[in-house]
Amino acid sequence: MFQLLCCRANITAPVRSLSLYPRTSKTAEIWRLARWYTSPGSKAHSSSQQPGNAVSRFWSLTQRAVRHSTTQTSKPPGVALKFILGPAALTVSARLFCHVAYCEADENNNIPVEVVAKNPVPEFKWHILWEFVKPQLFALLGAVVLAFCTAILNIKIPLMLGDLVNVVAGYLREHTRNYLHWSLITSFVQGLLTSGYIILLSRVGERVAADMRKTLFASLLRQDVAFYDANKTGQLVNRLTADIQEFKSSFKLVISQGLRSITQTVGCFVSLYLISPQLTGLTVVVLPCLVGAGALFGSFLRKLSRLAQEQVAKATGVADEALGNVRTVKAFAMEERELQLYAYEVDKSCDLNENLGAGIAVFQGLSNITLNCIVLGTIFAGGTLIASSEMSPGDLMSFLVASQTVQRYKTQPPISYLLLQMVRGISSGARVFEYLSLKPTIPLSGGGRIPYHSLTGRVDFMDISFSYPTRPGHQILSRFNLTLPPSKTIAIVGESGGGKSTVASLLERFYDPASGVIMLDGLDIRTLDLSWMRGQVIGFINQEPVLFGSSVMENIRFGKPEATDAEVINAAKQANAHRFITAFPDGYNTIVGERGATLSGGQKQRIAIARALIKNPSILVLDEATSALDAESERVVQEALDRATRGRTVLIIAHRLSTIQGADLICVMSNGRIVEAGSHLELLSKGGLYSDLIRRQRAEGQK
Ligand SMILES: Nc1ncnc2c1ncn2[C@@H]1O[C@H](COP(=O)(O)OP(=O)(O)OP(=O)(O)O)[C@@H](O)[C@H]1O
Repeated sequence: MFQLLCCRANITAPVRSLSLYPRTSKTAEIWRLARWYTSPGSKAHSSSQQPGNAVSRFWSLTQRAVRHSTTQTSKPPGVALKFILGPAALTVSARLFCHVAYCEADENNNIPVEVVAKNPVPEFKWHILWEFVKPQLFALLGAVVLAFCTAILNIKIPLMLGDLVNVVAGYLREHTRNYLHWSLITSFVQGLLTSGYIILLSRVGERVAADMRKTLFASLLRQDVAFYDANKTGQLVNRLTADIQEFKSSFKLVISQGLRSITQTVGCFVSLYLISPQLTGLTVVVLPCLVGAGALFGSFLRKLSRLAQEQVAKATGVADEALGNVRTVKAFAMEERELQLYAYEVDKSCDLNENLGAGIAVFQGLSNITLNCIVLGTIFAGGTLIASSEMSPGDLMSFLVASQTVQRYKTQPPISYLLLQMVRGISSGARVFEYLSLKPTIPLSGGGRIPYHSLTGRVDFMDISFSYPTRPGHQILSRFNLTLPPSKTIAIVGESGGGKSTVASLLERFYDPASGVIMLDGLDIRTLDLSWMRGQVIGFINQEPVLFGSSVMENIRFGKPEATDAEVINAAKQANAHRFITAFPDGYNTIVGERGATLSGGQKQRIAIARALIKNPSILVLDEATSALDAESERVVQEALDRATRGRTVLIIAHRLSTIQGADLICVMSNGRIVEAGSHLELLSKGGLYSDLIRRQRAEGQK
C-alpha cells in the first residue's frame, strides 16, 4: 500500500509526461516504454514502482500522440475530462496489477528447487488475504482514493502546461528527420548496452552474494562457543539469508540505477550549461541545498532502517527458537505464550517499518514538491530571460527537456525507492560485515600435535578458575584440580549445576579458563592444534546427542570423514548399533530426520557413540550419556559404552551414580572444586558427600 501511495504521490511523472519531447519522438518513446514494461528480467523491473510509472507515461504519451494527430487546437471539456479520468483509472488499476504481477516474477525468490518440485504448487487463497486486509480496509480505501486523486493531478498538470508546450514545440519540428534517425540508432545501442550491464551486474551480484554467504558461514563456524551463548541462531541465520539477499538486491539496483542516474545527470548538466548558463547557475545554487537536506534525511532513514532490520531479526529468532524446540513448546502447552512473544516482536518491527515508510513518504512528498517548484521556477526565470531577449523560446524548450531528463534520472527511478534500497543495503551489508571481521578468541588451527604412538592421554586440570563469558560475575570453578591418568576411567559426580559439564567443556576448549592450565601429556592445551585435539584425540558423547538430517552412514562418518564403509560398520558394531540399523529397510542409508527425529533416544545415543568411536579417540568424555534413557535402552547403551571405554582415558560426568560404580576414581564436586575422591567403596565408607548423594538418590528411586 505504501508503495502504491509512493507511486502515485510521484508528481514528477506529469513533468516527465509534459510531452515536451519532439512530437516525432513520441512513438519511439511509447514503443520503448511498452517494450520496457513487457520485458522481464531486469531488477529494475521488479520494482513495482517502475512499471507503474511506465504505464502512466505510456498512456500519457499515447494520449498526447492521439491528440496531436487529430487536433492541435482547442479541446472540448468532455474530452479533457476523458483525458483526465481515463488515464487515471488505467494507471491506478495498472499499478495494482503490476504490483501483483511483479511480486510473482521476483527474480530473487529463493525457494529451493527441490522444495518446489516435491510440494504441490501452493494455492493463493483470497479469503485468507482478505482476513489480513480487512482490518486495514479504511487505510486501503484512503490510499486508493489518494492514489486516484494523485493520478488525476498527474494528468491535469501536463494538460495545464500543454499550451506552453504547443507554443515551443514548433521549434523542434525542423529537426524531426535527423532526430528520428539518431533516435533509432541510439535506442538500439541503448538496448544492447542495457542487456550487457544487466548480465554483468547480475553475475557480479550473485557471485558477491555467494562469496559473502560462504565467508560469513565460515566465519560463524569459526566463532567460539561463547559467541553462540550470546547470539541466537535465528538471528545468525537471518544474517546469512535475509541480510545478504537484501544487500544483493540493493547492490544490483543501486549500481544499475545509480550509475545510469549519475551519468545522465552529469551529461544533462553539460547540456544545460550549453543551453543557458544563467538558468544552470540557478540550478547549481539550489541543488547543493537539496542534496544536503537529502543526505541529512538519508542518515536519519538509515538509522531507522537498521533498527527495523534488527527488530525483524529478533522476531525471526523468537520464531526459530519456538519452531526448533516445538516438542518442548507443545509439551508445556506454551503455544499461546510463544505466539504472544512472537507477536510482540513482530508488532515492534511493524511499527519500526511503518515509521521508516512514513519517513520515506515524507521525503518523497517533499522532493516532489521541490522538483515541481524547480520546473515552475525554470519556466518563470526562462520567461523573464525570453522577455529580455537573452534566451529564445527554443532554448527554454531544450532546457526544460534536458532538466526533465536530469530529474528523471536523478530523482525519477523513484529516488525514495533507490534511497530506501541503498539505506537497506548499507544496513544489511554492515550487519554481514560485522560478523565477517569477528575473530574467534580460540583459534581452530595452529599449534603442536603429539604423534599418535606417543600420546598417552593423561590430562591435568591445574588450579582452574572459570566463569562463563555471559555471566562474568558467577564463578563456576575455583582453583579446580583434577588428574585423568592414562587409560583410566574417572567419574565426576556432584550437585546439579555444580560445574561438572563445565569441566568437560574446558577440556574440549569450548572455553578457556580465566586462570590455571589444562595439560595433555604435560603440554598446555592452548599450545596444541585445536582441530587435531577435537578431531582425533577427544571423543565426546553427551546426554542429548544431536544427529544431522542425513543417513545413518553419513552421521557416523561425521566423526571421521575419510572413513570407509567397513570402518563405519565396525564402529556401529562396537556401539551396539549394527543390529538395529540393519533392521531398517534402508539399512545404513536410512535418513534419520531432522536432528535424528525418526530414531529413539537409545538408537540416537548409539549412533552418537559410533560417531565418537570411529575416530578412535585416546580420551573419551561421556557427559551423562545414559541419563536420558529408559532402563532397557540404558542397558544396551551401557554395554556399548563399557566396550568403548576399554584402553582409553575416560571422563564420565554422571548424574545417576549407579552407572559409575566401576570407575577407577570417583570425584565429588562441590562449590567448583573436588571435595572427595576415591573408589565407590572408599567413598561409601567415608560417609561424606558421596554417601549422602547415594542415600538421596536411593530415596528418590524408592518414591
Ligand atoms: N553456556 C553457559 N553460559 C552461562 N552459564 C552457564 C552455561 N552453561 C552452564 N552455565 C552455568 O554454569 C553452572 C554449572 O553448569 P554445569 O552444566 O557445568 O553443571 P552440571 O554440574 O553439569 O549440572 P547438571 O548435573 O545439572 O548437568 C550452572 O550454574 C549453569 O547455570
